[in-house]
Amino acid sequence: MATTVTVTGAAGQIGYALLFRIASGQLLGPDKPVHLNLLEIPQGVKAAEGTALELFDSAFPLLAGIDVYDDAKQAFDGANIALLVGARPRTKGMERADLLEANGGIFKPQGEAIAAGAADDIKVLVVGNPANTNALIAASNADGVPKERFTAMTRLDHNRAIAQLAQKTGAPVSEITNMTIWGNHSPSMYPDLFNAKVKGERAWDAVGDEAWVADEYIPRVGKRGAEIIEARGASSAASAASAAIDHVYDWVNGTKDGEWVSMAVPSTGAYGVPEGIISSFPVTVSGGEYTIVEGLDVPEFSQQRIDKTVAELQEEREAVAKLGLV
Ligand SMILES: NC(=O)C1=CN([C@@H]2O[C@H](COP(=O)(O)OP(=O)(O)OC[C@H]3O[C@@H](n4cnc5c(N)ncnc54)[C@H](O)[C@@H]3O)[C@@H](O)[C@H]2O)C=CC1
Ligand SMILES: O=C([O-])CC(=O)C(=O)O
Repeated sequence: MATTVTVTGAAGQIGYALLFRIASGQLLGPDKPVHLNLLEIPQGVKAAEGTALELFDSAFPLLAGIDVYDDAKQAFDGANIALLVGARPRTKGMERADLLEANGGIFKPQGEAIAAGAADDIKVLVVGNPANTNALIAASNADGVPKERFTAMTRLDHNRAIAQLAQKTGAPVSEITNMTIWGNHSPSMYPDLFNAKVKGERAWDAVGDEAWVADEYIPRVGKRGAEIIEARGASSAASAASAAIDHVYDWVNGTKDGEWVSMAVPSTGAYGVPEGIISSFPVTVSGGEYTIVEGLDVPEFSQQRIDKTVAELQEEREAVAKLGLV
């Protein structure tokens, strides 16, 4: 039977890069048929229908069917995987609280729709920004769905952190392992070189340059989204889609022995991160379930930065709590 994958914001730029990769089998694996449910707002439906025609024209052997909706209840009905990409972007003059409120109007009803009709094994990835807090809003409004099924995407940050480190050390990307992004998908995120490895050696030692790590590497990874917007005139799309594929593929198929990946997941209280907020951690996956990797080395350099990004997440949680969204 086909796996039902619901994608919101299907007519957006990430949607366009993502859908063809899902339909070709890269989200779940080469032998798993998928049925796509595309959700858009009414103004986006026509363009989503156009994309559906192109998906049809691609004659993907694994694409079992496509439906386009402007109603969340219908789009999430029977969903096994939900990719929540559509979000309200920040526009001129909009304060952070306005942005959180506008997104509350999207992620609250979507959480309710997931609770109402998604399959029992539903797995949710929130990509739309502010991703961690949008995931918290959806999870908080999905009565009866286990909170740990709601995750947010920091895999793009994880991949960016690997690529920058590979460039600095001259090691191939495949020799960079055990990267972790801690905290929020925002410039406050912390890419951790104490636990990452370059050809099996601690990355911090392989680099051997604290000033570069503190003053160049961490800000570069944190602000890479803005750098892409500056260069492209639009935010990252294909790399974001690629990271969403990586996130879900690993969640479904598992991580390699000895390796972990970064996912923003509800905190269990690990590493002193307050329980319940959706924060990025190192996770391993087996049998379709992830586990936060515990007991890693967190020196003062890391702790200060983790505390800062986690404090930002707590502030966002307080802001949406005031709005009655969580
Ligand atoms: N977590 C991450 O690493 C990244 C997150 N993002 C975020 O992903 C989101 C999408 O980015 P793009 O595709 O470039 O934006 P986009 O503006 O091209 O597309 C967004 C689409 O979502 C649709 N949409 C809005 N509200 C909706 C709703 N309630 N239901 C269904 N669809 C809805 C819009 O009509 C639009 O077609 C943005 O919030 C962006 O900031 C982007 C890059 C990386
Ligand atoms: O910065 C943005 O607006 C898009 C984004 O989340 C990223 O590229 O990491």
